Amino acid sequence: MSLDQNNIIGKPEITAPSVSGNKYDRGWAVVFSGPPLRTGASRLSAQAALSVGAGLVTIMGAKEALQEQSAHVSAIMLAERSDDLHAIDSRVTSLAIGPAYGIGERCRADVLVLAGQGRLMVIDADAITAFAKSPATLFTALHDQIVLTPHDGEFARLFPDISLSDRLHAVTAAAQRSGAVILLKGPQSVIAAPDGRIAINTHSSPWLATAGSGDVLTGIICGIMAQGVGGFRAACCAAWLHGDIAVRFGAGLTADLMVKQIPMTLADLGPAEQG
Ligand SMILES: NC(=O)C1=CN([C@@H]2O[C@H](COP(=O)(O)OP(=O)(O)OC[C@H]3O[C@@H](n4cnc5c(N)ncnc54)[C@H](OP(=O)(O)O)[C@@H]3O)[C@@H](O)[C@H]2O)[C@@H](O)CC1
Ligand SMILES: Nc1ncnc2c1ncn2[C@@H]1O[C@H](COP(=O)(O)OP(=O)(O)O)[C@@H](O)[C@H]1O
Repeated sequence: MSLDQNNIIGKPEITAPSVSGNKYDRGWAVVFSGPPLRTGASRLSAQAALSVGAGLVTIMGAKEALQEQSAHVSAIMLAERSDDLHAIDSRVTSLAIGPAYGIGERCRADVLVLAGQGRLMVIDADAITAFAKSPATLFTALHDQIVLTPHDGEFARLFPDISLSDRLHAVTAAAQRSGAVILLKGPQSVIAAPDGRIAINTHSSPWLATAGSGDVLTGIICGIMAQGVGGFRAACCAAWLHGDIAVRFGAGLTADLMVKQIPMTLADLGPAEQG
């Protein structure tokens, strides 16, 4: 990934899998499922994480939700969640929680336990909204390898006093306050890290504004992170790739189709560096 003098994100480079590597060397992403009848959003994230190159992807959730998930996925693994999320396999390299997860106490408790594990992680959608009344509680658990991906409404729930009239300033302030990377979604998404780095993605298209699009973005970030890329860089690369899908596809794009386009977008990035 490169940034020009205006901090605009350029085409990312990809790293090819190591010749002698196995799937674990490509990283393992875990995506948390929503409850029955709300499983589609996490499935989009998981499918995107796998397509963008994570070696393994597991959807973790309650048994009833997994029964629904199992009717739709094959390459993605399913694992019933235990009450103790500390027990997640130590080989898991990235986590994603939030898409259609539900916004109750369970969500808050799960996010806090997962964030405390120090892994690369994406917090999106309901996992942001769940902290609307207690953002400080969330911020105490965050670190700089966690990426939060709010749209404007979600941003206002966590940072009600930060005006979005200057989006660069708003995202910088939010990253510093929260201690996490903030990717503020929009026609030109803005990404800031707590250490002051900032980037803007202009490689985009309004065809991205379709239900589930943000869930796909979450999965792309998580899948890039799974391969060992840090939070800020993973967020920047993912924003560009997500935009590239829509720039290429144009009219008729849906979130399901975005996942199917990921291999084409990756193939056109040019020769991969050997991992
Ligand atoms: N396939 C599936 O299963 C899918 C499941 N999904 C899941 O649904 C859940 C709800 O997600 P959500 O984003 O639809 O609603 P939510 O954040 O609760 O509130 C929306 C309100 O916020 C405001 N608002 C302000 N700016 C905004 C903006 N830029 N974009 C959007 N809203 C903006 C605006 O309010 P207003 O400002 O108009 O008062 C608006 O009415 C979440 O878990 C998600 O993962 C979806 O991903 C779709 C596919
Ligand atoms: N007008 C637009 N032009 C370009 N991208 C957009 C536009 N509107 C929304 N997007 C992108 O579409 C995605 C929408 O995500 P989100 O609001 O989380 O939707 P959902 O909850 O349905 O997944 C984000 O990546 C955002 O940057």
